[in-house]
Amino acid sequence: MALPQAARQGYDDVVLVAPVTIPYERHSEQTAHWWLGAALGQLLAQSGLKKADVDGVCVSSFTLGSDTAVGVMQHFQMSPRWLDHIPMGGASGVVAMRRAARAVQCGDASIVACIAGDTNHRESFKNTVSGFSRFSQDAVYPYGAGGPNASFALLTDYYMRHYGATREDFGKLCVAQRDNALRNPHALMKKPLTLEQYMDARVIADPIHLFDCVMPCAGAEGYLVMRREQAEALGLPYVRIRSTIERHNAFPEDAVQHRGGWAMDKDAFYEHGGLTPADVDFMETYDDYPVINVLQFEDLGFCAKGEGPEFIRKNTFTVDGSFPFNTSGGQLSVGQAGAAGGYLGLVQALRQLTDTAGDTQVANARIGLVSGFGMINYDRGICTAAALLERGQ
Ligand SMILES: CC(=O)SCCNC(=O)CCNC(=O)[C@H](O)C(C)(C)COP(=O)(O)OP(=O)(O)OC[C@H]1O[C@@H](n2cnc3c(N)ncnc32)[C@H](O)[C@@H]1OP(=O)(O)O
Repeated sequence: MALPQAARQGYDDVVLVAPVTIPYERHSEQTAHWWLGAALGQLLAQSGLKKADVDGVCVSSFTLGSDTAVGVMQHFQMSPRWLDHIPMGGASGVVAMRRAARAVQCGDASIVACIAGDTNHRESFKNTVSGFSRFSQDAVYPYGAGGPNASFALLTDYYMRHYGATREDFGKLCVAQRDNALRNPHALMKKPLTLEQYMDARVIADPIHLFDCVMPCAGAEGYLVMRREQAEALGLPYVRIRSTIERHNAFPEDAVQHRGGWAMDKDAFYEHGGLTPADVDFMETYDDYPVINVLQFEDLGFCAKGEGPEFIRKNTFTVDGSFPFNTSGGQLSVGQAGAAGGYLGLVQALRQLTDTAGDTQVANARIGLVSGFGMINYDRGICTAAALLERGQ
């Protein structure tokens, strides 16, 4: 019998402010430290705070080499009283927020800078993949596994066979995201994408073709966590946290991944927030491949398992259409700046909920859902997370 769980507390008056993005570059000779430092600098500029005011820092990066968040603090000449390093890839944005929010709520820190950034030298991504984990080195590389594209080809193929999704369904999502990206000056992909171009693209790992894949790049994202009174004193628009979840290594018995940890936690997630999927005005998912978007629609309750293809056919997913989705263009059209890809959706949601999303602004957005998915251990993704966020004022 499962042990009883303590009731989860709300996040009270802990709020999120100052979404920042350091414009992405396809390749960069700068270090990850430089990208993270640029994000911190932008957070200070946007909030009017001094570096010494920030007494907590949370860092995510894949390309720090042998450094961790600890080494980064020496580079930044900071002495925070609270420090965390979240190595959870696509789930890092939401998980960092959860950790930082509790630290602020408990008084262990007053202002936490959550930053994620990665560089992209010519060989960076290859190096990250080659030493990724013990599991990959022992269990899949000896059999010739070639990295995430091959793993997600397996997941995509399984999903298509079992649930009747077509390439056109996935293409519709990628085309909609590109439409959204054309409104976002930070997106690296600046040309429109048609369904025909999507269908005709070169094969990467069948059934995955070029526009099903993210493009590795360099970049950084960040936001601040503080108390509401502090945000008000600084004159910063803020966002409230209604509910969050995280889960690791869910459903290990599934031979091929067709659901993520969100499915285990969905009911508690909405109950804790006092909300339902119908209350959500826009959704920002972790979109390393379009099939993962579909798992998030299903596992977070927007349609039943297997009804993802029908859900895609019914909606437009554009900023001003039905079910506004990945409104920045997502990683598929903005680029994947390593661990910053795990922050992209959260930072964009903060823009939406503080009316600073520019041309990507969703009209009357009040509640946003952000979901994360990280650490593809070469047969499946291990970490999942999600947050329900609400406009502050
Ligand atoms: C949990 C997770 O997030 S798992 C996912 C982790 N991330 C990944 O695995 C990265 C996936 N992406 C890739 O592996 C690569 O981008 C690939 C294999 C799809 C393409 O790589 P390559 O074939 O080496 O292409 P290359 O980098 O040489 O670029 C060639 C052209 O394609 C374009 N291109 C490269 N990748 C992409 C992409 N993913 N989408 C669209 N265009 C792309 C480039 O801009 C370039 O165009 P240009 O010549 O006009 O500048």
